[in-house]
Amino acid sequence: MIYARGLVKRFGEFTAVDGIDLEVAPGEAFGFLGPNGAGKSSTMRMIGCVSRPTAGELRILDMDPVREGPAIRGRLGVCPQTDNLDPDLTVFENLTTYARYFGIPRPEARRRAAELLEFVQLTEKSGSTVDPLSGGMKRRLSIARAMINEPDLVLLDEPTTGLDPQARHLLWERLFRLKQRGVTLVLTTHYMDEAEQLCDRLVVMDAGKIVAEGSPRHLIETHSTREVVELRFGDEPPAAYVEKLAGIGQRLDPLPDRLLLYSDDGDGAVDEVHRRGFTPSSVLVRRATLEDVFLILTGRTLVD
Ligand SMILES: Nc1ncnc2c1ncn2[C@@H]1O[C@H](COP(=O)(O)OP(=O)(O)OP(=O)(O)O)[C@@H](O)[C@H]1O
Repeated sequence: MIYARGLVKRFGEFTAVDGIDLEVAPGEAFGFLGPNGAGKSSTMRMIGCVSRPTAGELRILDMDPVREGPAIRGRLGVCPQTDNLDPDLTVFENLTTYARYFGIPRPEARRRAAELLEFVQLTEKSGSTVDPLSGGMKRRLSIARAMINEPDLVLLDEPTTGLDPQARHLLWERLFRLKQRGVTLVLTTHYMDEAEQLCDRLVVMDAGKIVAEGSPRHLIETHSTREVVELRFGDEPPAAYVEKLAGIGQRLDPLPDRLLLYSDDGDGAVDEVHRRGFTPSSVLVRRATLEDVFLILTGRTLVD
């Protein structure tokens, strides 16, 4: 579905995407995980044929985005980072009007619109205008709209940014269903739980480069320990404990508010902390996540 080699996007002197390689297979849910400014959207815009690569090779659906952009776009579904729904139209009309861009005959457009509204659980809002909808509803409508041309490949740029947890979970559930139907999904996110829940495979991006690639489980197994111990020491700076706790676990990463101790045996590591005579004000043993992978690879957190 997507093939890229040495893909570069520059804005003047600034390199936003710095020579990335990737391949996405049919039916995959593929993610770009990285903090703000990593180059995820710039990559998505090249894949969506709305931004021309500065250098490198890019093929989408086995076509050349520069020469065959319109043909590719006809087979893509795009859900942009900020909703650009038409506020003058109803929910239903937003779908049927969009269908016209693809030359879908009116009766077929109406049939698809009704089916998609059912799918995103917005049938009851069919006659409403867009403004009164919640953020989560607008996102679901954007996703329905992206599906109107029955695309082979769906691009979702930060599908749940700004939504409350409940709205996010509902959206994930719908995206998961799309994936089960065999739709190829490509999404960007800076939420590690989104990447873990939805993506079969992902690339971790930082400063325009891919710093790791694989399934969420593979990335965690390769770059992190199984468990992580989070220690807090009241008002004392976590960095003050790095030396004192040296040798417990495989590494210690001080964040502003806590110390992360990486160990396959979290409880054993906590016992050792106590044996050395330290009593943290709070202790949490949890499984490692993609956030840890990002921290280990870049020394920074995904979300500030
Ligand atoms: N049109 C542009 N002109 C100049 N610089 C740009 C342009 N678009 C993006 N950039 C810069 O390129 C870098 C990567 O931006 P991009 O939007 O691709 O990152 P991102 O990973 O998607 O982050 P975000 O989550 O904030 O969208 C940023 O430093 C951004 O300021």
